[in-house]
Amino acid sequence: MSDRRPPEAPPRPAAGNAAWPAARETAHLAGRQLIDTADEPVRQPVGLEDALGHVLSADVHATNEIPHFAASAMDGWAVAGDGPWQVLDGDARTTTSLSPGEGVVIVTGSPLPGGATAVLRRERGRLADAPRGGGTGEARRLLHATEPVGHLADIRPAGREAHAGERLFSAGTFLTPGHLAAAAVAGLDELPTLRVPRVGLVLTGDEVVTAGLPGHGLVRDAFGPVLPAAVRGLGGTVVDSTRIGDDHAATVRALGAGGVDVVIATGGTGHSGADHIRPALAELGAELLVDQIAMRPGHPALLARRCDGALVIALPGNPLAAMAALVTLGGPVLAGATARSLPVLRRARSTERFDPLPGRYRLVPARLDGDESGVRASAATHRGPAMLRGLADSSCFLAVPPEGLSPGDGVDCVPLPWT
Ligand SMILES: Nc1nc2c(c(=O)[nH]1)N[C@H]1C(S)=C(S)[C@@H](COP(=O)(O)OP(=O)(O)OC[C@H]3O[C@@H](n4cnc5c(N)ncnc54)[C@H](O)[C@@H]3O)O[C@H]1N2
Ligand code: MOO
Repeated sequence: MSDRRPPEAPPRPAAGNAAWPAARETAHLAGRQLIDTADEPVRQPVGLEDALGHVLSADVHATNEIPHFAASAMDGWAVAGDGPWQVLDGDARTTTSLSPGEGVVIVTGSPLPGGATAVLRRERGRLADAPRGGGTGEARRLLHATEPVGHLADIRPAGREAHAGERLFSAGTFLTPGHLAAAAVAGLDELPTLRVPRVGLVLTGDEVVTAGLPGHGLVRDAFGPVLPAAVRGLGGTVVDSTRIGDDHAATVRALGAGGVDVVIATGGTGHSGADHIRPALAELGAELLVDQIAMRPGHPALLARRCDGALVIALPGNPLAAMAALVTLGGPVLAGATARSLPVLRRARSTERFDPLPGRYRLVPARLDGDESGVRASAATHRGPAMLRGLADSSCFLAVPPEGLSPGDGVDCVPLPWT
């Protein structure tokens, strides 16, 4: 997606201090334009073992019946007709067909011999010696059912899960381990996917250290350990990570580096002499699509488009503020860049009261759980902009609207990228 043509219909920038819902929509549209203006192919087949987190570029169909043969669903005996049954020597693997009144040992998953009309579970069968004299020589023992056996009982018929040609998954599906397992069972080796957007991280700050207990005035980096996983969860992949101090020239170089579709920067979004994101974007000639968001925390966040079309998401340095800005801008950008719709917000009932905060959304880390009245959202404690304890125990951000909430009110929840 590098060296893009200038987009023909760039997203209308959200106004300075964009409303939270408008910032999400602008970010989603900007992400979508990464696909629409890409020069390189964005559709590619990917082997199953590499497909986790990719998005399907086309529908996927079953090429065969699933399962493709009729099999036993239980350990026991394959039987034909009504009992009692004469039990044949060997097992279902060595028996091609049964006649009415015959049975043979079978294990779960084995193909059924021809003529089998049911499977009798081990625990529901009783063996007795067959009367001597009149047998065929093959029949050794008589099998009785201890309870009635229905026609086709415990048989997994061919095609029960899917018929050949049936659609299994739709274009736009975000591939989880469950999809990969189902694709493997369907006998597929590759899946058609969209190329995963390449993300470059730019972590700023003279005071940031990456190991051990930070000294006085220093902080331990909160972003390096989490952003790659968070980006993956949102549908991108981190291909590059650069650490820079509070330096203008270094910021210009890092924000302008090629080979990526999206840059995610942390820190330096403010207006002090130590904050270089805004001047660097200006020097790069980048267009600001979102210039601050009317939200708390995270309001200094920015979304910009470079002259080559790549997007820059600038997250504030305060760690919780950065995560709130990431789900607001990063989730929608990466959804758009993989042809998915704007991430769906979950509804829950707030357990807490929030006073009005005119003009601003609040993003509050919260835990979701359920009771008979539905999904409940309990806001975390320790939720200041520079704190992370509350987030660690949470599964979403509540998007508290400017008018506030009473306990029991419905509220939109933004899932965390790793839930
Ligand atoms: N006069 C004003 N000051 C501030 C305002 C304002 O409106 N007027 N806004 C505040 C808000 S809100 C935020 S958020 C921050 C934004 O700060 P920056 O994006 O410029 O970030 P820094 O100044 O570089 O750092 C802020 C804070 O975050 C810590 N930080 C930075 N990187 C990391 C990291 N990798 N891991 C952990 N913590 C990090 C940094 O040490 C600072 O404590 O500005 C407010 N100020
Ligand atoms: O984005 Mo700032 O909190 O609002 O820390």
